[in-house]
Amino acid sequence: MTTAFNSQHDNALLECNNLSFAYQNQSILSNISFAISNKQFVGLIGGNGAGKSTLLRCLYRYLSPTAGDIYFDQQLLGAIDNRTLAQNIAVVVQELPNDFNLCAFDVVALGLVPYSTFFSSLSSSQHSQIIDALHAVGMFEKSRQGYETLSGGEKQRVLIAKAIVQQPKLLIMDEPTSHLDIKYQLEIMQLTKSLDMTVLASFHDLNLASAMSDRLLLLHSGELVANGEPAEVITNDNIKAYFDVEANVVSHPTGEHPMVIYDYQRLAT
Ligand SMILES: Nc1ncnc2c1ncn2[C@@H]1O[C@H](COP(=O)(O)OP(=O)(O)OP(=O)(O)O)[C@@H](O)[C@H]1O
Repeated sequence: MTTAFNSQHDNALLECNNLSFAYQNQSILSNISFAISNKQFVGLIGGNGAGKSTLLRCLYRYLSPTAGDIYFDQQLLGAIDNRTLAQNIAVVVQELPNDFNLCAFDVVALGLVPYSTFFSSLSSSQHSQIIDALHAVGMFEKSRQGYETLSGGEKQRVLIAKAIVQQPKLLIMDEPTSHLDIKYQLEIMQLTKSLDMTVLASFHDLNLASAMSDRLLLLHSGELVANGEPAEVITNDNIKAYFDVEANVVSHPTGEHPMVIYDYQRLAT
């Protein structure tokens, strides 16, 4: 394995080449290859157990792939030092380890200061940045509340505020809207899109994924079975084959992306 860039995609910020992952002998991801260009918003979709979280965990280096290479910003992911990685990749996941009993404000502050200097004082401009980000996600009122005591949706909004101040090159989100009511789903997604970052986010809501994403990756049983624009991936055949339901894909009334209308009476036959 070499740390030299061996890309097949010149302007890729993130690239996976033949990535596989297994727990003991149980294969979870097989031979996954794709590239994400700078500033793209990419949605990751697939049924329960398809491997979405596992793939994302490999990409933010929580798990090590069993085979294959991941390149971030033209460097082998495994060769990037922890501090550089933490500055460049932000992660919004359901559960964040909270060993320090942090309040919402502190968690957002972690986006600005390395952990080692966390307890030194923030400059007044850093303080303002944090307050602005908490306002942007509607969490200013709860900024002194313990992170662990926040609701699932509130935690997700705080982690997005952290990403806003951190300004990473890549934002990885695992089901970022799963705990959000519809207003916050739309607000947080619009906010995320306005950040001018490269985003890779997993979704269960195919209509939200379709509306937000420039491109979609569709996983099924640990394999990447489709990779393209929403109209190429959200098709009647793919919904039936990979989600096991009957649906009719139409064009959203705005005409800009496909929309799935489910047949609530029938599973796929
Ligand atoms: N620690 C583990 N040991 C063994 N198998 C695991 C472990 N963690 C996850 N798996 C298995 O890996 C597969 C992929 O899980 P993963 O969480 O990546 O799927 P997912 O697409 O994110 O699913 P969901 O939509 O249900 O959240 C599942 O079959 C799961 O049971």
